[in-house]
Amino acid sequence: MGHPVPPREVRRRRRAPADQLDRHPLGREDRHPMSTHRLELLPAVDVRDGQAVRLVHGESGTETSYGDPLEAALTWQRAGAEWLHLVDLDAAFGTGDNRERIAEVVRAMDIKVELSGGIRDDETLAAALATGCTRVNLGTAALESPEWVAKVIAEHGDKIAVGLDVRGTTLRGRGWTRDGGDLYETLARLDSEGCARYVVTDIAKDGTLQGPNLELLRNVCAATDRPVVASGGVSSLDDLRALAGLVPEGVEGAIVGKALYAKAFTLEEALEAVSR
Ligand SMILES: O=C(O)c1ccccc1N[C@@H]1O[C@H](COP(=O)(O)O)[C@@H](O)[C@H]1O
Repeated sequence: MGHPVPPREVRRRRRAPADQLDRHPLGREDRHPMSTHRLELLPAVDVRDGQAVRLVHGESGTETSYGDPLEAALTWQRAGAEWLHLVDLDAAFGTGDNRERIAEVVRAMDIKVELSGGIRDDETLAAALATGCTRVNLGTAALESPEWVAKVIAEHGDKIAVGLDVRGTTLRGRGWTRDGGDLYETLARLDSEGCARYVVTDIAKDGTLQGPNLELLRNVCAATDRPVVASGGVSSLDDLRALAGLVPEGVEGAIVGKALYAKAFTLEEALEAVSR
């Protein structure tokens, strides 16, 4: 099946950076300052009902439980993780929250934490930042409250990332249950507002161990000069090597969930695979 064609304006902008990179006054590597770096890995801990869980396609009711989220996070930290991707799934779905557990996990971490789920207004943002996390990841708010998101990007800079959770090229919010507009139009708006980075999830791949959507990631990287964290589908060390191959295009990191919990490989093996 063919992929939806992005609007003409987006196609023009997506081609231009790739064509012009070698002529860019700063050169290819300064445009993507991380491009000489190795791929960052962010093991995921998603919390629902106080438990670490993995979902399939992000669908409520598909949970497999992996026990205590603090234990999971400490396991990834002990294995050498530099980042933790921590999600309050109840807050994302609107079925409550796991604030205390989440704050406990962040407090216990010596590593950087990217925190997401239910951060949609001043109160939830303040609570998230008060945990001491390194940055937050906004999903629904970027679709439903664009003015508020522009304001917090201006106030907090690179402590704010935006999660672009997509089916095809349509963004999804509210626990990935509602359409929220076009990926490339939203990306252009957020770029113009100074958004520091994007976490791009292909919902069709998430939790499926089917491999990441490399084409989507390439297209997003061509449409923005901001770093992209890839999410969804990682199943093997080869998938991680393929994502590492996209670092020069702007992929900065990869979130790894199900593959680690299903023991497809260890985090130590994953870190080793992307270190060369
Ligand atoms: O991570 C998931 O599996 C997931 C599944 C369903 C909904 C959200 C999910 N994850 C994270 O939640 C934020 C969005 O939360 P919100 O819309 O800002 O409340 C998204 O960035 C994902 O990281």
